[in-house]
Amino acid sequence: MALVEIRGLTKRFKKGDEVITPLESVDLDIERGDFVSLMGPSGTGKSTLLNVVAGIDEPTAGTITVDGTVITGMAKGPLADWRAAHLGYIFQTHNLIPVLTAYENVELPILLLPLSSAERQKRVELALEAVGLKDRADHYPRQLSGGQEQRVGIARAIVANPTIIVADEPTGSLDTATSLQIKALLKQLNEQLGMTMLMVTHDEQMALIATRRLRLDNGHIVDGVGGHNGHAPAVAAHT
Ligand SMILES: Nc1ncnc2c1ncn2[C@@H]1O[C@H](COP(=O)(O)OP(=O)(O)OP(=O)(O)O)[C@@H](O)[C@H]1O
Repeated sequence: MALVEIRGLTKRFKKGDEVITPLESVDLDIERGDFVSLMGPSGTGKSTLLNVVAGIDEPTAGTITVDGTVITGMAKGPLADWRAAHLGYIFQTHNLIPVLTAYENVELPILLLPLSSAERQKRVELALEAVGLKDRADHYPRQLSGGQEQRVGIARAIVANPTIIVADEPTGSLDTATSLQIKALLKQLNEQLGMTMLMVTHDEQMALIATRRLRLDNGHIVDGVGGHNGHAPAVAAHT
């Protein structure tokens, strides 16, 4: 069984009289340790797919199973608990809380988890270390560069040691040099810490760090490049 199994995923939106179906019966498997990039024209439903996988948006039809747990149709409370323990989200803009330090921003998502304060401290320190910012723990977002802020956002996404990390254009608002650093960091998290990732990007160069490259067009995943963990060639559909 794949780590993430998406079956018959359909998402429909109504805009006045118009019905938009960005996702139409999408099937996809993501294996543990995969780094999947998702590209495609603007407005095709990439963010919608990410948000449904993240349990933020409800699909119109279909199921998503993550590590054996069916998250579609879950009640709000249990779904929030599931997200806190299993899902890391990297946003295009870091969304840090300005009045909290880097340390406190990273700690925020695990305050919901049943951890001792010593364990919590250990996890925050490890996450800040993984993104190379242990020495900036006491800095506020305004005292950090754009790239450092995004690193804190990444530390926040990995602090719970989630089952899967989703990233929506993680370098979309960074300059070229900073994008390269974030690109290297994400690759390292996948290769060295084995983190499973699903990343939406418009940047071909960014997509190249993925072990599996997919495109979304007209409601369907139309092609795949690479294979699970970079091995055998794979198509986008479930295998
Ligand atoms: N909450 C919503 N209500 C109505 N329509 C929506 C909603 N969210 C998304 N859409 C529509 O669904 C379609 C897909 O949107 P989505 O943001 O997923 O595309 P995208 O591929 O991520 O685009 P981009 O590359 O520009 O970020 C768009 O036509 C969008 O307008």
